[in-house]
Amino acid sequence: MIRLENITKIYPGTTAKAVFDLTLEIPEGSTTALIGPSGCGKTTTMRLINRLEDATRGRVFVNGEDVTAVDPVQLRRQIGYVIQNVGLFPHMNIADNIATVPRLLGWDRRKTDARIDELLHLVGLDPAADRGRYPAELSGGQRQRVGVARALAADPPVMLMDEPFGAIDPLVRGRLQNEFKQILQRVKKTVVIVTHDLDEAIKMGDRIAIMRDGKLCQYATPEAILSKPADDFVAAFIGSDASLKLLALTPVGQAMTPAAQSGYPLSVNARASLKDVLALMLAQDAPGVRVTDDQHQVLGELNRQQLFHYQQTLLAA
Ligand SMILES: Nc1ncnc2c1ncn2[C@@H]1O[C@H](COP(=O)(O)OP(=O)(O)OP(=O)(O)O)[C@@H](O)[C@H]1O
Repeated sequence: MIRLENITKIYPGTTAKAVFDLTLEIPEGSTTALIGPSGCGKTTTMRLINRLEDATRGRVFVNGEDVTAVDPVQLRRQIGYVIQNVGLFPHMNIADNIATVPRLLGWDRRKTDARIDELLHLVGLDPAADRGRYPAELSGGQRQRVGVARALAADPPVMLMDEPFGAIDPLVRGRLQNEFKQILQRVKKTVVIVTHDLDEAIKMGDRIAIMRDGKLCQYATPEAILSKPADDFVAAFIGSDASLKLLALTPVGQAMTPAAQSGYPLSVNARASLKDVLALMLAQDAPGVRVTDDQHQVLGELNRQQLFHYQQTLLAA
């Protein structure tokens, strides 16, 4: 668990408050996305957690310990850190890059090698082929995977990710987001991810913290932010397509009427989002869909009217 208590940060030589009286609690095992306009204090907030910055006022706790009471180097070994463009060591191959922290921790060679293979596998790289390659020989997306593997190497309970997908083209970014969301669910880390991209925050975050001028405007689930923005700023920030974003968050299995059979020929998987199902219904001019499981068994059905009605209930929730 990460807890920031009434944090204010004023950088030396300045008078402006980069972060002002921020209180935020990130439950263990959950992911929080920090989002807001440029300069609102996202990166500062993240760097206060691993003590790359110290707070001017207030306290930060990581797993119950005040971070100022822990040796910073010791603290950072418990916190994986992923930044844009990764910062891999160019003169080291992939295996050596991933092994940095395990070696600092004095792991023996066999344990380190096994961990490298396990992690390359986890992030979708091929241990046999990729171990010996150098960062310059990889694509941006592959480098980012290595960056995440390196951050996970010593199995830290906390992961900080600062715009981890910012430098990657949109298509690959979408795929990496999905993969990392699954990985993070599997490894059960407490994660803070800084992003400029609301869609990324919605996709990755169990909760979203929206900041403005160093202050926290709203801290809630993506559903709550989209359906009940706390003020005009948040409403403007999420924009006019909030209802479409809500549909994108909701699986059709949640909205369908359960049934053992369906007269609709068009079939969709229960995990498909309502946004995709709506697009499909419109494209195929279908009045409704049958909803099936992975074995193509019918679980229920949903027609257009029910979908729009469900959208209203999401907005009113
Ligand atoms: N080292 C520093 N010295 C002085 N001021 C700083 C320093 N780092 C950041 N700031 C200021 O603190 C404020 C918050 O910066 P921060 O980088 O946390 O914002 P951000 O929300 O992450 O921005 P961006 O989205 O552009 O990366 C800004 O006004 C910035 O200019």
